Amino acid sequence: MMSINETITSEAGMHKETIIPVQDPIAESKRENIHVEEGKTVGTPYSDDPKFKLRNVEVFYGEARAIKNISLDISRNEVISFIGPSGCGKSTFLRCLNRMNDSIDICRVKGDLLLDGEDIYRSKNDVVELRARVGMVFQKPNPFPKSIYDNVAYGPRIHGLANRKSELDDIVESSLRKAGLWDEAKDRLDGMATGLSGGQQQRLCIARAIAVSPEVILMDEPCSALDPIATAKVEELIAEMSESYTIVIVTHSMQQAARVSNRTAYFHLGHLVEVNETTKVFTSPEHDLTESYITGRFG
Ligand SMILES: Nc1ncnc2c1ncn2[C@@H]1O[C@H](COP(=O)(O)OP(=O)(O)OP(=O)(O)O)[C@@H](O)[C@H]1O
Repeated sequence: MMSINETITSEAGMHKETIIPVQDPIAESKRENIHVEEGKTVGTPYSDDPKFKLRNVEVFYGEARAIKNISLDISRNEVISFIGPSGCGKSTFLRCLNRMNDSIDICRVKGDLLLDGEDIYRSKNDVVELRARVGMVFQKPNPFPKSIYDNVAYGPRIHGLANRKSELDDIVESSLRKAGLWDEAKDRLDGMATGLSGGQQQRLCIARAIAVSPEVILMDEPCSALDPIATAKVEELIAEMSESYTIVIVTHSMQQAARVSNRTAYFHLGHLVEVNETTKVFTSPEHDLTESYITGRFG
C-alpha cells in the first residue's frame, strides 16, 4: 500500500526522471493481462443522495463508441474528479451532464441521465435552463470580449434574474467575491475582461458560472492553462464552492484530484473502471488498471 505522498511523488518523479511512460493503454493492459468488464465499475459508484443518477450511458461519435455502458451517481455537494489516460472519455462523459455534446452533429447519447430525478435528455427540456443549473468552466479561460461587469452580468440578464440595476450590481459583486476576484476587479469593472491575467480570467469565468446560481459546476481541466499560483487559487475556490455546489472536475493532475475531490472516478478506454473515495484510489486502488495508471505505468 502506498501513501498519497508516495504516489504523488512517483507521479512528479515520472516527469523529472527519464522513465518513459507507456503511452498505449490498450497494449499495456493486454501485456499485463488486465481486463475491464463492460458495465462493471468497482468501488462505490452509487450514492444514497444522488444529484445526478446516470445509468447505462453510452456515447457514440458516428459509429465509434466513446463511452461504454457507464453507470454512476454524483452526490449532492460532492467534488468528484474524473481521471484517466488521454482519450478515455472523461470530457465526453462530463459534457453529457449539461448536453454540451448536442452541438456535435455526429454525437449520440444513450441511456438514462437524471438530474434530481428528471431526464435531462427529454426533448421538451430546455437546454438553456439546464445549462443555468449545470454551469461549465472550460480548459482555456474564455471571457466574452466585454467588460468585467458585463461578463458576470450576462447570464443574470438573459435569465431575467435582476429587476433593477442595483440587484444586478449585487449579483455581480457577490459572484466576484465568491470567485475570489472582487478585490482585484472592483476598481476596473468597466475594463475589458481580456485585460485580466489568465488566472484572473479563469476566476472571472467561475464568477460568470456562479452568477446564475447553478446547482452543479462542471470543470474541464480548469487549471491546465494556469501557473501554480493561479492553480492554487482556483483549487482553494473549489474547496469553498463545494459547500454550495456539486462539482465535477476533469483533471490530468493526480495531485489536483487528490487535493480537491471527495471521490475519484478512473476511466479507461470509454469504461468507468473504478470509483472510490479519493484517498482510497490513490493509496489502495481496487482495480489493477487504476493502480497501473496512478503508478505511472501508462499515461
Ligand atoms: N468531436 C469528436 N468527434 C469524433 N470523436 C471524438 C470527438 N471528441 C472526442 N472524440 C473521441 O472520443 C474519445 C474520447 O475523447 P475525450 O476527449 O472524451 O477523452 P478525454 O479522456 O477527455 O481525453 P483528453 O484527456 O485527451 O482530453 C476519443 O477517442 C476521441 O478521439
